[in-house]
Amino acid sequence: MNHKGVLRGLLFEIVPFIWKSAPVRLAVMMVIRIVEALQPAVQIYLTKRLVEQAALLFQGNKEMLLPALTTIGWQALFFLAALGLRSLAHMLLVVIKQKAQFRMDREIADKCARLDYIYFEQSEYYDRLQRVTQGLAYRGLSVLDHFFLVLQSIITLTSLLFVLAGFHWMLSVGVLCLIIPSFLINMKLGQKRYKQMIAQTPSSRKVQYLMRLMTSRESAKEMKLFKLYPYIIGQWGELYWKNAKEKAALEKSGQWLGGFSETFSYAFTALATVVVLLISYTGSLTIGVFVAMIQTVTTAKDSVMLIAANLSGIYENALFTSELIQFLHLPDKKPDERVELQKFLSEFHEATKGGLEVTGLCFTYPNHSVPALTDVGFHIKPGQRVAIVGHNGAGKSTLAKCLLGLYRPQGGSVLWNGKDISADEDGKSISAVFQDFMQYQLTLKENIGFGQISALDDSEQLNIAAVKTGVDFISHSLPHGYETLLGHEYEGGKELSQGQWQKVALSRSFFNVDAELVIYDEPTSALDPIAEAALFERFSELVEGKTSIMISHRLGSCRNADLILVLKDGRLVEQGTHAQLIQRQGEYARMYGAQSQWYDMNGVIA
Ligand SMILES: Nc1ncnc2c1ncn2[C@@H]1O[C@H](COP(=O)(O)OP(=O)(O)OP(=O)(O)O)[C@@H](O)[C@H]1O
Repeated sequence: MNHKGVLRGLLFEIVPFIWKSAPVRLAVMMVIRIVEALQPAVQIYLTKRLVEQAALLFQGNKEMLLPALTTIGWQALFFLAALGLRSLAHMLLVVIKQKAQFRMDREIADKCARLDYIYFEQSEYYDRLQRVTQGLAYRGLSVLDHFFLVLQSIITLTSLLFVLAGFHWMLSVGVLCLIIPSFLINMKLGQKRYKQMIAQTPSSRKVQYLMRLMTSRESAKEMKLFKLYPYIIGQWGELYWKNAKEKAALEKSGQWLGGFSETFSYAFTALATVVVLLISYTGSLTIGVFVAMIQTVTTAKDSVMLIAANLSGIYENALFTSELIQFLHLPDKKPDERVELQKFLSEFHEATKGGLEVTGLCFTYPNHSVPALTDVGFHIKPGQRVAIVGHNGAGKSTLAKCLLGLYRPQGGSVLWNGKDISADEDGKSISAVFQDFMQYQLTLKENIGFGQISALDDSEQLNIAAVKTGVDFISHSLPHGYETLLGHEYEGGKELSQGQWQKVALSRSFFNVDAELVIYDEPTSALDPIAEAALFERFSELVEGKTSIMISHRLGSCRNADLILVLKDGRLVEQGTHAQLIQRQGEYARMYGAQSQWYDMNGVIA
């Protein structure tokens, strides 16, 4: 992103965003910072007065004692007031940051909800998400800190510049010039840090992944069994130090440049002190004015350095935050825009058939050249029970995700009762059980109720869904029934077996009583043969009145389907009933023949 883009993002996105998070508190903060900013000038004035009063006192003027003590009293008062304001500002900033952080995280979560599912399949997305969630939001908030410090320093500096200009205008100009090298150096460093972060994101993510492999429960068994720790530790260490060394090198060059800018500012202060000293030497200045001038030069120099550092801090953080802005600007999920085509297909098919109408479906994963699905077309009538079969990698799960509207096909269409399937925004009419179903580390009730969130508290519906898969038996053995926390991640959680988790996932799909279309992707892979046979036996009854699509490698379980779709290399190569496909002696018959030794006459595992 160029400078203009960064500035635009800062002014029109980041600042309004933070402002809207806590406008009243921010306004109060600004007032406090302005008052605080005037404090150095007041202190310098009081010091000058005190030194002059002390000088007169030392010359024997005893009447100056009371005014001098009064000045000390004022100094103490200002110190205490400044302290109080600082504490108040600190507390305000804590709350402002909490509010802004909440708003930012909320925006990120909302964005994830609105994004197309396909983003979640891409590594670029994860790189960006990592940058957004780890520290970028915090960086957006540090713009606040920098902004207030700049504001404060500018006010302080302005008041001091007036004092300096009254002495000699060259001093004011000289102080202002100090800003240039410091700002440029810090800005350059900020740009370099940003580029480094972008370049290191994939390897930082890998470092975290390798660490997770070594510490998570899921990977521990294989890590131990295959004695993988030394190998993974080696890889992790190598990557860790590669990143760390690059960072250290950048910081080292930053220190050199920072040293240069510090030396430059020190040289200026020394020069200014000599000038003030020489002028004082001629006898035209009182000691009080001399001390005040030296203090003014030093404080003004510090303010200038602070402004430079914080301006470049704002720039650097705005640069980093531009990633967050880009993330929030990713296009939202939209219904298929090929309106004319949709309209035509919709009118044509609604009049004739209804159900699920798939036409010329083509889908290729991002960054892949080989299509996962090519020209797939079929029609499923309402209420039909359909099976999709095929070898590993044939495209079954991809097809399921297209049918669910999770993937947007590059070609063709998926219409459910005449409407684009992705238009089912509230997800009421469609349900699914995925191959890699979720195991929510939440209560059993939530694990089932998430199938239809609007009915989460309907205990009768919950019980019916649980009975269908035998989860009611599982709930009886749990200490708090449906309210028991599941999983091992949190204290008190009860872990289930894989098969039990799968039954819960099945119950989740049955919980959605309004679902008209249900897609099951390998729904029984973790079930024991008895549970699987029982489920298949009751399957027709369980999906009664719904259109169901089952993806399965166990062809015996597909025999009773009304329609079997056979996929091969992303193409629909055959479709028909079991008897028709056997008679055809094609792909399905070959696959069935290879498995038939495992089945008895009824297609049940022998
Ligand atoms: N997220 C993804 N990104 C890129 N390519 C993918 C992704 N998921 C699957 N593929 C590719 O798409 C093709 C079809 O995969 P898919 O998972 O749909 O097959 P499948 O028939 O369900 O296989 P299986 O029976 O093993 O589950 C495969 O070549 C696979 O490598």
